[in-house]
Amino acid sequence: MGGGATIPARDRLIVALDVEDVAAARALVATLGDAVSFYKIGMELAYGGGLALVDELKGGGKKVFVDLKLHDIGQTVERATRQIARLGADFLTVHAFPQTMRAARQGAGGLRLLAVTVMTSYDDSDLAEAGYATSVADLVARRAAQARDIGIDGLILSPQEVAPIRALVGPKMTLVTPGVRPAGAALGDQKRVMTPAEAIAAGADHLVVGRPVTQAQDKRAAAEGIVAEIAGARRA
Ligand SMILES: O=c1ccn([C@@H]2O[C@H](COP(=O)(O)O)[C@@H](O)[C@H]2O)c(=O)[nH]1
Repeated sequence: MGGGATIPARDRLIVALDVEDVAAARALVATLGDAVSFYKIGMELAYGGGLALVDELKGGGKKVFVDLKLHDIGQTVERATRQIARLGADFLTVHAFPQTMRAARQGAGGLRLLAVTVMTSYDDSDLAEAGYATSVADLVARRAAQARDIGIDGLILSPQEVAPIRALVGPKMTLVTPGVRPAGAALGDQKRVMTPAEAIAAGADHLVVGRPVTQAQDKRAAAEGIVAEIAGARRA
């Protein structure tokens, strides 16, 4: 799952299980079948009891990414990370603040950590509104370099930053991009987006896709279409 060209196309797609409870998640996983090998459990499902699914999905041969975006005082982040590591997931997200990342590193053991740089629903004006006197591009780069130096395994960033950040952090960090929309799909609240083929061509390792699959009329066909687009993309 590192930053390499050897990952099968199917394993590059991570479907966000953004549903309200375990029953809905199980139904979605059953519908998608072998079209999807990698799932993300985020806040909505986790707060609906979904962390119990980590073990179940892993037992079914799937890879699992726990997207809780931890951010708290150091002791809390370290101890929460240690608890999540016991679940057996493949990845956990934490916000890319140095204190937070160092604490998570202490608690992670073998759990791989992804640092969330700047949410893909933000643009420069959102950062300005929040009091940051910097552009998205510069803040992503600053946080990516800090994550690399702290020993974080990978980054969450938009596909638009993948090429410059790959050049900055080198080949080892895993670059995971939400903000992915097949051509013509609704953007929803995402602001920094690319298509699956563009994201892969830029050098992304994994693409997180939620609504374009979970809200599609034919969910399995939507997932298969994205995997086919990934397979056909020319990697950087
Ligand atoms: O910067 C970020 C970090 C995480 N996400 C998560 O990815 C999915 C995207 O869902 P879509 O329906 O494809 O927009 C969702 O679970 C987010 O919590 C992100 O979008 N951006």
